[in-house]
Amino acid sequence: MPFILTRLTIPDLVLVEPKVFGDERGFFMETYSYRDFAVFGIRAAFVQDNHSLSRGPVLRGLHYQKKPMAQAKLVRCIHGAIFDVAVDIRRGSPTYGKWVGVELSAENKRQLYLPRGFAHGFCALTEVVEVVYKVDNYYSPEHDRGIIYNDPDLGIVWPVARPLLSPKDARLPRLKDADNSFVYVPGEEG
Ligand SMILES: Cc1cn([C@H]2C[C@H](O)[C@@H](COP(=O)(O)OP(=O)(O)O[C@H]3O[C@@H](C)C(=O)[C@@H](O)[C@H]3O)O2)c(=O)[nH]c1=O
Repeated sequence: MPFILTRLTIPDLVLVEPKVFGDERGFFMETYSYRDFAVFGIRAAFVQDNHSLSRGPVLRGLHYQKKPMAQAKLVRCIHGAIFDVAVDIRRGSPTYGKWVGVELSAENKRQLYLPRGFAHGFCALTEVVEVVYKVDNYYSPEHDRGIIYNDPDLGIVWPVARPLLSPKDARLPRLKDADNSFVYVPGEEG
């Protein structure tokens, strides 16, 4: 198994730690394998890969696409380091409104998997960060929604005091006012 997969305090969130093969040339690692993730119950059919670069104390999020264009995501940081956050926004979930934050970096090579029904965001921990992530549904601006990063009902402890936000992200609503129709179904993703 080329990965160690670990369920987090919200068990639908999975930390992915690769097996890294280092040699005199550098290293090799697998970053995703449908077969090995499926053994763990992750059967997201990824259809799009994204890559963003952020300069300065940037915070992107918290984002999700509403149904029927919801997206599971597999996120990693290939330059610098980020604090990556997932928030459970599935109504009726035992962990509704709860969040998990993990540090993902080019150095630790960790990835975070989040199923549909979670809002996602990250802030930069280094001057320049590059983040790549797989998604299991295509981008749809009409379904693009979000929640304000500092919603007091979420209480996310971000490691940056005054983050740089896009104008769109600065105007996002709180979870209680968000356009969100995700419903928790035990044993089902998204
Ligand atoms: C997300 C996305 C954006 N775009 C375009 C739209 C816009 O002109 C430009 C920048 O878009 P945004 O400001 O939404 O980019 P960004 O703030 O980086 O949005 C991303 O944030 C992280 C936290 C996520 O989880 C992603 O799913 C996505 O929402 O890129 C695409 O063409 N395809 C895409 O899949």
